[in-house]
Amino acid sequence: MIQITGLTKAYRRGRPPAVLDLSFDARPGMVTALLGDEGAGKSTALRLMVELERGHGLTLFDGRTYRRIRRPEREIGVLLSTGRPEAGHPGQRARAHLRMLAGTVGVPARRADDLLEQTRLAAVADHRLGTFSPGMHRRLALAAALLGNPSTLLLDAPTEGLSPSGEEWFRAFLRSFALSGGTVLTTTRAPEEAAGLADRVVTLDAGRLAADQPVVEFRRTRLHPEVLVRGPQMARLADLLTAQGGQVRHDGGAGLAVSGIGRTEIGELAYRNGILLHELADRVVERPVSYPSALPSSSGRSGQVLIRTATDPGERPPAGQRPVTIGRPAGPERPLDHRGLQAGRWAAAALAPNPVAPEQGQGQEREREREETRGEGQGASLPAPTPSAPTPPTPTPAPPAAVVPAPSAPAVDLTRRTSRTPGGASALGHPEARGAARPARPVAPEPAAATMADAEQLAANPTDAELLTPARIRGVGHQPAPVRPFAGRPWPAPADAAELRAAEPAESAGPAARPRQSAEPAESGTGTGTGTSTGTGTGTETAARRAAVGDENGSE
Ligand SMILES: Nc1ncnc2c1ncn2[C@@H]1O[C@H](COP(=O)(O)OP(=O)(O)OP(=O)(O)O)[C@@H](O)[C@H]1O
Repeated sequence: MIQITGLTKAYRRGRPPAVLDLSFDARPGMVTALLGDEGAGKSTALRLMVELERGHGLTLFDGRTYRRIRRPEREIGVLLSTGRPEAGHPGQRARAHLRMLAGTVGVPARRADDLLEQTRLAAVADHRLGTFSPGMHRRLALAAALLGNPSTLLLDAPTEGLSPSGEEWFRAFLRSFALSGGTVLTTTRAPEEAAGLADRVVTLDAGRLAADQPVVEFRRTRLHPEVLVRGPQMARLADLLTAQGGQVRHDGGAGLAVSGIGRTEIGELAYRNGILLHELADRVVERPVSYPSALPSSSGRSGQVLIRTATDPGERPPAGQRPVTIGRPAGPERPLDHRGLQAGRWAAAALAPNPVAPEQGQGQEREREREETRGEGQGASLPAPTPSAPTPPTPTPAPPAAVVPAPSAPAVDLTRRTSRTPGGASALGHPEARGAARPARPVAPEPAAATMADAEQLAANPTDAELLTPARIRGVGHQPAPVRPFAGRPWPAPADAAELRAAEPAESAGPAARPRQSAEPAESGTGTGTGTSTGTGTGTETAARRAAVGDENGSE
């Protein structure tokens, strides 16, 4: 699994960055294509991932940065585009070259011979590299990347120089590599190639993430089939085709690009009207990305960000996860920056209605009412929930009396670190947050569910939105978890905790747990249970919670 978060690289001050806030995932068992025109930033992104380039952002390979991997050549096969086709010294023979590399990787020389077979270079294994074609060099470079038997491949323009049969072989090879559970991230400039190679297509446009789509969606929304026709009488043919309902546009000198009418029909029409054709061929062209629709619906973000839908005081996080509550009191709105937009999209995707969540409908109902209340009572200018997320009908709607006017911005909870974020996520580094004296955990008692409105608030609030960028996200990937609403069992309130314990069968409570029940009020802050590092309560309440968790886990 490769998790790329917020990669950014600017080569020169005052010039547009080569890569800007690029985030996506490449998952195991899948081929992910990074698609972009020349200069879109694909190679730069790959170099940033393997830390050959200095920049911002974070790339994790199965939870570790490249530098942290002890033997990266055994885990990650890297094929970078150097601008030169040669894979080695022109005077060296392919077999000797690969055996030498096998020695540096620490695998037996036999492996080099196997890979020469696999990459269909066995017949030329004893030829000097100076006699190799660009395609052969590329295959040899791929063999070198595979020497350590890696589970992840990072390939920059691997098909450059390959013949059509070489491309076919390469496609089959990548497919089998992914099928065996490997992770592949490959770059390409050709949309058709991306569609043929990949399961997921991430489009880069001038260094930015333009779209992140499953290949089926990519084909449907971005690839446009048309027929290319060439000949000396194209003006006449264009009139005939338009009369038949086709869309026609000029394509170069004597060429027409036709859509809406098939190749066979065009050929027949030309034949019936005595029009000579020099070329008649199907082709696929790329449609420009329609911002921002390609992003939220299909973001490939992994589930590193766990967003809670409620922050009831009695709620506790799932075992082993430590939540960080982000959010800050509503303040003056700021203009969106790119980070805000990006983070907002992620949050929107993560907060989209989840049919699995049982209280989703009621949560949205409450949220809408809460928004109304806020709008009336505080004049806040949060956008209304979008019509794209309709509330499912609920047989027993939540009573209005349950609605509590929100005193501050809704809380979105990221299950990450807590120990260094006593003032909520805004304390993670924003200059304003650092300067402001904030009470600890200002949003902990927030009662309502987070919804699309929260996401939009997040997007409109760069202070919070910045928190989702890599420089501030530490430990991403160490606790992989799918994006899902918080579904932990409510943390019993102090009063309920005693009842809960009383109701528990005697054998379910650990022997060491029972003495704590009586000691609860006196032992403030001494309990340690899984997931208790949030420390949102104080004094007796905290002790009671910790005792309750300790009892449940039987850990004390
Ligand atoms: N070493 C460098 N110094 C300055 N600018 C650079 C450097 N390397 C790349 N760039 C610039 O960064 C941008 C992205 O380049 P990059 O090579 O990453 O694009 P690419 O998508 O890989 O293109 P291609 O498909 O042609 O390989 C380009 O504008 C390029 O000019």
